[in-house]
Amino acid sequence: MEFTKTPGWLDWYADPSKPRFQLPAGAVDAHCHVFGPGAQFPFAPERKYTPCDASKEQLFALRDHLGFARNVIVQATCHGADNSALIDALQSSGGKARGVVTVRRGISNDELQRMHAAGVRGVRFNFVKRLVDFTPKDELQEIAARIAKLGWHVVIYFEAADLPELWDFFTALPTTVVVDHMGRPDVGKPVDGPEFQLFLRFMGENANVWSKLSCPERLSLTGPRALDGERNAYRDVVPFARRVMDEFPDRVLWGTDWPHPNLKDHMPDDGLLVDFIPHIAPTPELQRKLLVSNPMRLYWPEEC
Ligand SMILES: O=C(O)c1cc(C(=O)O)oc(=O)c1
Repeated sequence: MEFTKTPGWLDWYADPSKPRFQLPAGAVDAHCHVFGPGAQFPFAPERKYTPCDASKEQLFALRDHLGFARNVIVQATCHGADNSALIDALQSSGGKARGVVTVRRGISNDELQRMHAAGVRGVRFNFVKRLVDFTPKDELQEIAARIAKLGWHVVIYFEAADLPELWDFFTALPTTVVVDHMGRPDVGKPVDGPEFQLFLRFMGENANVWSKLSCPERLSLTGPRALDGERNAYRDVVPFARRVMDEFPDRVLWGTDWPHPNLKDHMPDDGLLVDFIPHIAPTPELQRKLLVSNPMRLYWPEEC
């Protein structure tokens, strides 16, 4: 099948620099995606965007180039609930990738078991309206109860402004809950303002809630961009990520978000994005938690 990219689509950065920051041994890129390739793994009819291809080979090459040891591949919404590209990537990774899928309530127990054997350890619930159609809460609750039995967790993606109305649903989930991209704070607002304080309270009051300190390139309003050798990028995001890192060092993860779906302003150099990490995790101990021990506990507990 032939696909035409969404107009204005930005392709991933083809020739990333080598990070100056040396990742600790065993570092996990805990949020990345594969797109297709569309000719082999068609994009879903219900998708809200059509991306460029971003194959498993290209993802694994980036992993090695940046110095990561492992990946957590998260189902991208352009593939809907067809997880074939993701499962194929997990099965080709030689055990170096685990996955987070999107499923509907009709999924069979056998299919869940097959996914588990391939390395799936979570499901993603998405509440970002530009990315997905609404799924009834009772369907999500049913899925959460089923995957809890497998020891999986729930990854949630939402905008900061929607946290109040989603609070009761989130706090009733029976699993570990991992928030994508810090719940997308508006970094133009103060870190001590009511919106981000609510997010910190969400984590503070619920010991099962974790957060990815990812996507400064998505959240930043004033940059500078991770391009042209800039090793001190996205300074306006740093206080937000630092606060979560400082308060909850044992419940944070980091990921590149490669291949960076739906960026509108620029595509970051992934090598320079890795150089962002020491600004939010300034000590070797915090870096080890963020990049190694926390993701290993969640995704490869049998090795811990
Ligand atoms: O903000 C986004 O556009 C976005 C989209 C997706 C996806 O389409 O799955 O995943 C992400 O992590 C972020």
